[in-house]
Amino acid sequence: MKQASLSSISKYLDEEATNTSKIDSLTVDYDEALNDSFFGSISEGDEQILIQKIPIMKYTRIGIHSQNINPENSFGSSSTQSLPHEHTSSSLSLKKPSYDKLNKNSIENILYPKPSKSPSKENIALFWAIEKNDLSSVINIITSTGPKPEANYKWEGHNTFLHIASERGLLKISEALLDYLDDIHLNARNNDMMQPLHLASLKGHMHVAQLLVRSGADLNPIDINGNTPLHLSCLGRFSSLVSWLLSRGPNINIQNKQGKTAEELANDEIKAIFRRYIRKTTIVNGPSLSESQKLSALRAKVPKPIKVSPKQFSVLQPLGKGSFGEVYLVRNKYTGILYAMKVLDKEKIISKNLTIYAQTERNVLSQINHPFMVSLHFAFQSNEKLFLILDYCPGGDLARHLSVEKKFPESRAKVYLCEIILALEELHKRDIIFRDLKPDNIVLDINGHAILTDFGLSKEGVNNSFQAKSFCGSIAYLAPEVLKRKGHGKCVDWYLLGVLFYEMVVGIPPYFTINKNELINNIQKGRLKIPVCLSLDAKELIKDLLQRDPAKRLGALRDAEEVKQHRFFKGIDWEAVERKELKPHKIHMPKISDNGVDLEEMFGNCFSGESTKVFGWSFISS
Ligand SMILES: Nc1ncnc2c1ncn2[C@@H]1O[C@H](COP(=O)(O)OP(=O)(O)OP(=O)(O)O)[C@@H](O)[C@H]1O
Repeated sequence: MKQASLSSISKYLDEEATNTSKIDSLTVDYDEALNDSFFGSISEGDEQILIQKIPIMKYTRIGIHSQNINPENSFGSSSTQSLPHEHTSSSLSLKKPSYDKLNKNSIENILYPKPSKSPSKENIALFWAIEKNDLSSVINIITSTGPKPEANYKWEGHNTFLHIASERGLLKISEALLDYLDDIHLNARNNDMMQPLHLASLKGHMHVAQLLVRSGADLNPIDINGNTPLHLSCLGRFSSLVSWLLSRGPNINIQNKQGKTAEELANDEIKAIFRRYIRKTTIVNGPSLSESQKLSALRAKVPKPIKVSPKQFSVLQPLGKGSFGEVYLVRNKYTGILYAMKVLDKEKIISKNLTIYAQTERNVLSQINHPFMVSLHFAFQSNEKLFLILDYCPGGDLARHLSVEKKFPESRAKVYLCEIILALEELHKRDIIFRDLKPDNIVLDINGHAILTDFGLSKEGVNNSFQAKSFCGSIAYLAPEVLKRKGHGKCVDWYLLGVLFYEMVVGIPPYFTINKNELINNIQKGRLKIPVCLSLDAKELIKDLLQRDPAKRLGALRDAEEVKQHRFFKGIDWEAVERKELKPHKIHMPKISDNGVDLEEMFGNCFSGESTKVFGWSFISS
């Protein structure tokens, strides 16, 4: 190592590295500087801070060695302790934490395996792949059949790979680490007691923070200064992140070591977000709990397992069957909560190249939180199956109700239509076409409200393997433009809404005949027959929605807004619909058996690496 003047490099140092309170000297390793893995160091008093090159002549401090502390046991803080927007020079002087070492060591020893003395070749390779934000190398390294990197290896400052990726805001890499490193600790702590979520929040990396929380990261951990991720995002003035964290229901009363809650660290803009959040939760939850009530509620909380896996569920009964798998009623053994579990056959999905559909829809639904769309809570996989754990809708699907009741009165159908229109509106806003609207994909919740359930596997070309029995039923739900195979847009959903409405009030789909070719011909050219007994507005709505030319169809110009303004819906308060205030038809709830079979017994245990892993599948909603 040679001494170099700081000025020779300072122009390349990034904000963090330059914001040191006192830099005594700079040491540069010129050999390393020749290649990409350049390390230099600067001295700050008795501490030596490592500086690392990040893409193209920028340098950042990645950690700190106190010269008289054994690096293995080093309690120096990492660069991540610096708080954006808190740039007093002293805030960046990296103080040694004051908490009891013994205590922390004992906690670490219980929770995490001791880090190996020196990093293995695989650990180093993974470190550099992450540093270079090289996703394909990361995936190669962690999926290699040879020796694997240690998922929770602790680098300088006790930062794990996930800490590093989270701090840098590397979304895809963080996702890959979570997906492929089975025993990864989402809530690992570094020397500052910071978890990856702290670091993502500190740096305002919203998507990484969302990924971590959705993958099961604790929402309220405190770091060495008593700060939660919410405190850190308030300090950083990251208003969207604060807003999002608040939507997950964190504990906003936690005080840091200076006795400040997150809100007290916020600026005016963020304080306003807190006020809106508090108003909303007070309305939803009623008067707030006393401190002691809050504490006992917190204590009573079931501890959240680190990873959700088949182990936690028992299968109670089948609920339905789709083209690619079955849906079962399952119970989470820890919480007692009932869910619908969709099991997809990996081999079928992979062999038909449908993984991308499954994943895209999983990603979309993992972000959607809508009153009339089923929510995805967890996704995991075993060697043979992909599992989606969804809201359980005990009212059954509309196809089953129609097969028993034949048809519904217009008033009952209207409630379902209003609710489905709002669900489609939400999907269209996100540029998603549902394409598979049919009675089988609409389930009823405990109060009888209509909920869309399907993950879009039945997209064009996917559903060619119709079983003979359901063949015509499925064809009846094909729009003319889909049959022509000349491409289709959002309007296809409005056509299918017309088919659904027709079937609900007439008892069979429009143009229906049991002859497949005749049915296809009818959809394209046949005369639309509407029973005279329907109301004028209903007949009008059917005609407008079943318009063959998508450009002339209701909804073609202004999408859902146009459909909502149709005369049939006159007097509907759409905000009340969204608040689930329409009175749906009452449903008899099924009896649920108490006896279940362990999910693992039925479908095999967690993914063991013996088959193809579907990347990016795992998901935990908070
Ligand atoms: N969340 C749920 N709650 C209760 N029952 C459900 C739920 N989701 C699905 N079902 C039942 O399972 C059946 C099949 O589900 P789903 O339509 O999602 O499967 P699928 O494989 O996507 O089918 P396809 O692709 O053929 O439409 C539904 O018709 C319904 O009866």
